[in-house]
Amino acid sequence: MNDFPFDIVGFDLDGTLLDTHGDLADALNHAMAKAGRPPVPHAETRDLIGGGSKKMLGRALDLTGGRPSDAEFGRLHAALLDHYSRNIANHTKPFPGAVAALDALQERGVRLAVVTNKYERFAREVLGTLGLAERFFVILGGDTLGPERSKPSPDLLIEMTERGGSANCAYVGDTTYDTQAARAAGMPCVAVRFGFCDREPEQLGADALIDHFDDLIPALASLSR
Ligand SMILES: O=C(O)COP(=O)(O)O
Ligand SMILES: [Mg+2]
Repeated sequence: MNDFPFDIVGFDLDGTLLDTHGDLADALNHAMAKAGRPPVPHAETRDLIGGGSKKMLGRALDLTGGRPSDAEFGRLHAALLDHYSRNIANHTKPFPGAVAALDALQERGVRLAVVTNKYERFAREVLGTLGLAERFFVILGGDTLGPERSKPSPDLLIEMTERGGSANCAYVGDTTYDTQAARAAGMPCVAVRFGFCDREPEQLGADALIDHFDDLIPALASLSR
């Protein structure tokens, strides 16, 4: 008998399942060059990611002289997206143990979902390139329901439960966008310490914290709804 406590486990993408910061940094710096701004070192990009690509670009511009006009911002954002779409998995790879953890959950009969603030088409493309897309019964992005319904709104997580036909779900993320969305959806949330955490991991408001994906199954098993 399967006594695992959840039917569905949803995953955030950037900073949780996938270390995407190198390719996001290259796309960001393509836009920064167009703006005449200095590049952001790859490692520092980790602190700028969260809430979608517009927020990442805005933070980088704020740090290097401030925001341009809305029209110029739109042009820079389009350049960032164009570069990213052509270079989506040059550096990106799953975090250590992530694929084995997905295997272990699927062996327990758990269905998997991706709920990200990344545009849905980019989430599908990067997961497809890495050979992971087929594992997920649903992939929801920051534009799937419209930007105002992206995380920290609970709406994408509620959509996941509706499409999966079960409210017995947990979520795994790396930022307050994730933990706040899960809390608002009434869903237990595990946070990873190795992601692009927007504050100290202990301050994220997660129900459990993990240092490595090897710890995910026991962390989820310890959470009861
Ligand atoms: O693209 C972002 O800014 C965040 O994406 P995530 O929701 O997968 O972390
Ligand atoms: Mg994330």
